Amino acid sequence: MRFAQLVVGPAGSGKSTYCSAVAQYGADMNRNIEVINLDPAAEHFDYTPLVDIRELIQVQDTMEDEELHFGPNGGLVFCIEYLLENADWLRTRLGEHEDDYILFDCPGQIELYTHLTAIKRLITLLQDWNFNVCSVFLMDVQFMTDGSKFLSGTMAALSIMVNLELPHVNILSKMDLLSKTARRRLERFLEPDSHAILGDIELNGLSAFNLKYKSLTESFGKLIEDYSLVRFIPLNLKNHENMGDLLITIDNVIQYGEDQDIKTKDFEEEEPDVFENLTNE
Ligand SMILES: Nc1nc2c(ncn2[C@@H]2O[C@H](COP(=O)(O)OP(=O)(O)OP(=O)(O)O)[C@@H](O)[C@H]2O)c(=O)[nH]1
Ligand SMILES: [Mg+2]
Repeated sequence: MRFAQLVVGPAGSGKSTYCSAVAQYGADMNRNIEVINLDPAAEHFDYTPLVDIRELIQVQDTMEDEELHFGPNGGLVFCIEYLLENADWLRTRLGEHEDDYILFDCPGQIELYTHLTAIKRLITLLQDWNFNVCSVFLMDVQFMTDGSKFLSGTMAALSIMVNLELPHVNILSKMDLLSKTARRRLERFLEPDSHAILGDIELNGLSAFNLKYKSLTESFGKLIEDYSLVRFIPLNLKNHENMGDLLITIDNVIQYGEDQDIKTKDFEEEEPDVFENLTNE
């Protein structure tokens, strides 16, 4: 079995920084976590990628090509399609090692995850190649600090969960940037509670739009609360304990380490009680 996190989220939500921090955290813990860059328009990231889509195709190529003549967004979708057509390239570059643990640093165009099929086809490929895949959705916490923003971020997360059909973890990134007051305010939303969210929306004054859609907003809030559909885990990359807890959560979701646990129990853990009982007989 191999393991993968598909790291997705809006532009600038901190995907590449997250990948780099998790790989570094892994290295500190003697765990080999590799990162693959799937963003054909990437200009900067801090990790050394195991595979880089830009070696296959770059967005610039599709924009400058006389026939294609794409803009940046169409170009990006084309690049991902091109990657899928050249799946053998990716497969060869990935190699095949038991227990691989790989983060896929994805592009920030949200439509790739909400309704286009390319990423879904990529997921199927990875599953065929023996990967246990989960999606990790990052949302910049600065866009989640009041009720209506939190609700819209939640709906974005929900739409991705439903579309990708993968085990899924939502993260609030950049927690280090929040003031104490903002953090306290956010805490009320973290346990899905439509009253806190709706109360906050009303507290901020109902605009004509909010007034018109108040009952729709209430229904969304209740839906999320009733079914506990979407939960966010706050993440401060600079906090080692926070990183460790998150990685344990994700490892559980993709069942990483389950075999290792069994092995440790079989071969390493001593069970003196049982043996003592035996010798006493
Ligand atoms: N303070 C703080 N800044 C962060 C954090 N994560 C990312 N940033 C900053 O946010 C900006 C965007 O981060 P990236 O990691 O490039 O975001 P991305 O989601 O990969 O962006 P795209 O690939 O363009 O979609 C950079 O300036 C980062 O330094 C964080 O945890 N804390
Ligand atoms: Mg990036």
